[in-house]
Amino acid sequence: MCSSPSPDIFIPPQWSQAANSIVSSSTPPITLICGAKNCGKSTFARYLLNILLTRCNRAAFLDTDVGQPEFTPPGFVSLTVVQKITPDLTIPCLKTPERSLFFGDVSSKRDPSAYLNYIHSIYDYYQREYRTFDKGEKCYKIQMPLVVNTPGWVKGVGYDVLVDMLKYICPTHIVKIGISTEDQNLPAGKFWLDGEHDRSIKLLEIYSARQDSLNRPMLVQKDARLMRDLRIMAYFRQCFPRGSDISTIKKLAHSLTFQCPYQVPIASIKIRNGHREVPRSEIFYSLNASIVGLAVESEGAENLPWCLGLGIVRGIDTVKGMLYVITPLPFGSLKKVNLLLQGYIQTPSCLLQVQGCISPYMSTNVLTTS
Ligand SMILES: Nc1ncnc2c1ncn2[C@@H]1O[C@H](COP(=O)(O)OP(=O)(O)OP(=O)(O)O)[C@@H](O)[C@H]1O
Repeated sequence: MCSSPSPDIFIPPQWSQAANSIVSSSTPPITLICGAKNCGKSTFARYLLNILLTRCNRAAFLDTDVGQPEFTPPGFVSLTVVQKITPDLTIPCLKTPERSLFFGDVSSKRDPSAYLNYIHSIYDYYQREYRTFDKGEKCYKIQMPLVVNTPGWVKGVGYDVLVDMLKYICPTHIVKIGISTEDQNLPAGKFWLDGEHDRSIKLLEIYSARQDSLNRPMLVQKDARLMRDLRIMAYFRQCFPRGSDISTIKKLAHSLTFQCPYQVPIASIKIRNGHREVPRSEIFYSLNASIVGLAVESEGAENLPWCLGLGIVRGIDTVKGMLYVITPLPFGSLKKVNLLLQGYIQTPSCLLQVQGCISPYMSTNVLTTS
């Protein structure tokens, strides 16, 4: 198996030493990666996953970065079990998570406590499924290593959110990535431990691998909005078989417009907006042309609904009582969906403009009300 990084990715000795010290830990490590925006958290996480996979068959990845998740479109908090090495460390690739929750926003800013609730819930799932070790039973679960990627919002409330995450997860290793602009970095040392000292936690402080002309670690700007749009488009590209001739955004927009949508009886599902109250009379107007989470509500008020994927609401016929939804989810999965979750994930504007159609999702005839 090969774990050598892609040619464009530079792995400094500090990075490989940190990764090697994590994989040689005596218990399967739980590693949390943190640092300022764009410092290289995701790149290090991909590299670490690859190194872990050279030692064990599977590793779990908890993604808390709702703005730019690794394996899902934006808006999700998810747990993915990874079995294959990622050959190209420069780009994220879509994978089907084992469990995901649709937070529905690209930052925790609007609702930090709900966001933390989602993270606690999905981390509890990991603990239940992959950390339980009962020698008394004939068949016990193997403890799976975990990599936790975090958002780059590390100031103000973003800092408090990160501290909460660290206290709840109690990782065995924390990788803190620094950049040369000191005031954007996290505080030195084990900043989340209020005074007490825990020797069992290993803190690895490394620097961003990107450097300026003076060899100082630097921050690389990404166009976050464009990256998000590309992720959403890559997700909906999965509506079409591999090998289909959909090589441009124009072709994708056109194909989605002409894609036969699923019909979902309105009576069979609940519609919920995770972040705000929508007046009953406005629900269908707010839903039309929007991206929704396709979720399964579980019993018990404390259980958050697992989300199976995303859909675009293509049209609504209130006379027939039907919603028309485009999604790459297979019919078998869609049949389980009993909840549509609205959020703030926007349909990329380039998908709303299709040659030969006037705003396909917005035209007057897509919301039949009489
Ligand atoms: N070791 C490296 N070698 C080459 N390029 C790198 C390296 N580390 C990061 N980069 C580049 O820098 C940019 C930011 O990296 P990355 O996405 O990993 O940062 P991040 O901290 O996860 O960002 P965010 O805070 O937005 O989640 C990317 O374009 C990435 O390819």
